[in-house]
Amino acid sequence: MKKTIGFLGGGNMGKAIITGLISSGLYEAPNIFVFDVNPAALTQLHDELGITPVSSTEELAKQSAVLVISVKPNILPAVLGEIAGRITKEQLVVSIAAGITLTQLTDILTPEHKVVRVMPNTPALVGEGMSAISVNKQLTADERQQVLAIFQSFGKAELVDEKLMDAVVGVSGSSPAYVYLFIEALADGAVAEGMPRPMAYQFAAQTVLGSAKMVLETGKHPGELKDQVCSPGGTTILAVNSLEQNGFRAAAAEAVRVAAEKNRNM
Ligand SMILES: NC(=O)C1=CN([C@@H]2O[C@H](COP(=O)(O)OP(=O)(O)OC[C@H]3O[C@@H](n4cnc5c(N)ncnc54)[C@H](O)[C@@H]3O)[C@@H](O)[C@H]2O)C=CC1
Ligand SMILES: O=C(O)[C@@H]1CCC=N1
Repeated sequence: MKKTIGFLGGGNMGKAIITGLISSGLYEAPNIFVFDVNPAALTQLHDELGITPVSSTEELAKQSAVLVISVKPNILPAVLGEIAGRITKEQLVVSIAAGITLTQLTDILTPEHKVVRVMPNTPALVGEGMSAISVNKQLTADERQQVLAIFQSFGKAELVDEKLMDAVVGVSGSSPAYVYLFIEALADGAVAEGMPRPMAYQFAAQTVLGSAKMVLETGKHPGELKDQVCSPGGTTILAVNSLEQNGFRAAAAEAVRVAAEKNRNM
C-alpha cells in the first residue's frame, strides 16, 4: 500500500514540514497530498516540491493515511468539523495548531478517533526541527512510533505529556523568531562597526549555530560554556555584563512565559 500523508493548509509551517519530509526521503513527493484554499500556494507547492494538490478537504481526507491539520488555530474547529464525518477511526489526525488540545480534537471528531497534537517549528525546512508530540489513548505503540518517525525525519522530536505543550511553544515553537531577532541585532551591531551586512549575518548565524551545537554535543552547562569564552579582563565579560544590565536574560525568559500563557488561553 502507498504510504500517504495529507496536509490541510500549505502555509509557512505546512511547507516547512513537507520540505523536511521530502528531503528526508520518508515520503515521496507525489504521495504527499495538500489542500489549501489559496490556489497560488497550492500551485507553488506543486511546482517547487512535486506534491499532489487536491481540490477539496473531502478528497484530502480520503487520500491520506495520516492527515496533518496545518491551518490557523481559529479556523481549525470549523475546517475539521466539516470533514469529521469522513475521517475513519484508522486514520491518524495530527494537529499542529497552537493551543488546540487533544480533547478539543476529539470533541470535534469522537473519543475513538486517533488524534495527535504536535508543536513543531520552522527549522523543519532545513532538517533541524524540534517537535513535541502528544497522543491520545487510541494510538497503538506502532502508531506512536510512526508519528515520532515522521517528525524525527526532519529534526528532533519527543513524545511529551500534553501539559508541557505551553512551555514547548515558548521554548521551541515560537522561539526561532526570537533567535532571528538576536541574529539580526548582532548583525546590526557589527554593521555599526563597519562590517558589510551579508558578512554580518553569516558571522552571527554561524556563531548561533555553533554555540547551539556546543550545548547539544558537549552536554556542558551553558554557564560553563559561557565562562570558557569570558577571558579575565577581556572583551566578552564586558559584553555579558552589558547584556545583563539591559535585562537580556529576563527578557528571554519573559518571552517564553508570555508565549506559553497565550498558548494556554487560545
Ligand atoms: N509558523 C510557525 O512557526 C508555526 C506554526 N504552527 C501552527 O501551524 C499552523 C499554521 O501556521 P502557519 O503555517 O504559520 O500559517 P500560514 O497562514 O502560513 O498557513 C496557513 C495556510 O492555511 C491555508 N488555509 C486557510 N484557510 C484554509 C481552509 N479553510 N482550508 C485549507 N487551507 C486553508 C492558508 O491559505 C495558508 O496557506 C497554525 O495552527 C500554527 O499555530 C505551529 C508551530 C510553528
Ligand atoms: O505564533 C504562533 O502562534 C505559531 C505557534 C508557534 C509559532 N507560531
